[in-house]
Amino acid sequence: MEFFDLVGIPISFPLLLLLFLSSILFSRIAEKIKLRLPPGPPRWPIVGNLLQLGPLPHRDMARFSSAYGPLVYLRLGAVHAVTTDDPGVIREILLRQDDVFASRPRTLAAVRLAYGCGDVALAPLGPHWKRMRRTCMEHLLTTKRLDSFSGHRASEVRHLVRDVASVEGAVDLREVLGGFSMNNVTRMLLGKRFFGPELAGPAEAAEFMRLTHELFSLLGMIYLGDYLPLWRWFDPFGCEKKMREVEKKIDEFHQNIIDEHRAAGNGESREDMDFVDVLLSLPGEDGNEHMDDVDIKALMQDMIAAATDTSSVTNEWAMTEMIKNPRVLEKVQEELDRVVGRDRLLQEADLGRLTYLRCVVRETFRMHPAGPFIIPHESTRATKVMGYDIPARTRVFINTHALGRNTGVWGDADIDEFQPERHLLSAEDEGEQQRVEISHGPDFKILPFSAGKRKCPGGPLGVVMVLMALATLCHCFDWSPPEGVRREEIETEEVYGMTMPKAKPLMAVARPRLAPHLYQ
Ligand code: HEM
Repeated sequence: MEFFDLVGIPISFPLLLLLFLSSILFSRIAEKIKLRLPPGPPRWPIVGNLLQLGPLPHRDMARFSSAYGPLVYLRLGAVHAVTTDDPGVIREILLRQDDVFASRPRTLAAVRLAYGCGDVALAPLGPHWKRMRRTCMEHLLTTKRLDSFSGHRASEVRHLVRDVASVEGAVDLREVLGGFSMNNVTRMLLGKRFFGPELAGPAEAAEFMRLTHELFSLLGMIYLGDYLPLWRWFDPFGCEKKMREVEKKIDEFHQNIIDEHRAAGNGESREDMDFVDVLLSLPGEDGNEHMDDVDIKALMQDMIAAATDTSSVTNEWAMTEMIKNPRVLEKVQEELDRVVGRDRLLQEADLGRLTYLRCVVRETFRMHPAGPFIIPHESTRATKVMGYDIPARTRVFINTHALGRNTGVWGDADIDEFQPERHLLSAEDEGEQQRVEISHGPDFKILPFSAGKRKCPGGPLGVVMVLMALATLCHCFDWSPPEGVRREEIETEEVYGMTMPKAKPLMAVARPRLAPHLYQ
């Protein structure tokens, strides 16, 4: 006996299909009559525009922006979405309507892998996010605390120089730059280095790195289950299973670190506290003596995820462009020789005077922003942008990759060329030649750390880590492609994810250019 016979409705499959399709049609007509949505590509029933997004969705969305204008509407399955690569629209969303757009979507990866969206970066707007962000700003990322780690950063610079100098043949720059960022972060966060000699233990380091990469890849993925609820019933590629496995392992890892810190008796206020010590010493909510372990783990995870890949991916792209463009590398080296000289290593105090290198970093962010989109925002209520209706809970994809290649912003002659001088000129125009700022300016032409309520709270530290690594590598070494590879053959294809690394790791040959004692 059939189900419909049971309920007494004589119904056939074609009739069911007809009813289903007409309900979609009616709902779309009703939506159109009610709302004046921004223009966008035609969409399919049920899946909307999902099938028009390939492995590099930022490039697909850039094409939509060129075809349909500065604000594009997309329907991703059941979800309203907009995308933009236009400075005016971005300013409207991130500054003028910051209150409306400062939330985050509750994606499955964020729920599973960020403690139920209980961290800072993926938490929806609300009192929990506010409290966690305040903890970050007032206790972890303060100028005073970050200054207290400058000794660690100087020691990591010396390790970096020795690690590169010890390689015979081509250096895997992804590996050394990844180790530099990770060690800086783990020293600050956990009080130990993971890579290089005198490390935390090779097995622990390898496991930590593997887990971190899995976390990034799952968080960056466009998971169809977030857009098509039916997909979750089948989960054909086992994504949710993978998320649960990674969630469990990462949680164990964080818990071990907390337990180790507790067992060591840390938690008392001291000058040389690492971030975990600081978090263990803070009072909890509602009069609790200590902060909840889940909140501590969520914050630890954010610091690792937000700080490591962003800076190492940026550094690898900057080195790629400098090795492809020897003219730029020479100008950076001339500046370093002038500011630092050739008989000592660079110090943090030198960074403010490296005007040309700062332009190199800005240009790197223009062409290769750390992530292709800033972390997706979500509207908390219905609003209007450029006269168009934006429904509540619309997902916002700000396409920083396309912003840097927007010919309306940068002119169309040379957007694919790496030209740091373009930032020098604009700084001169504004009479600020002394110091080139790496964050966004009032023109919103680049957006490395975003803007408004959700802007990156670690921007100043990120800039220091990027400049220190690049300045050191360029000051201490001359760089060329591996034997048999011409500069123009170094590929610049990217991979999509939460961050946007080069598809293949950068390999290059380093030749010391300073006095031998500086490499010991
Ligand atoms: C080159 C290095 C870095 C880059 C390019 C970068 C970029 C970004 C961007 C684009 C966002 C998204 C902002 C938005 O959604 O509007 C973000 C958020 C965030 N970043 Fe960074 N970041 C870097 C380094 C760091 C560091 C060193 C830390 C901390 C140690 C950090 C902590 C965070 C946190 C906690 C958020 C989430 C903020 C929120 O949602 O309220 N970042 N970052």
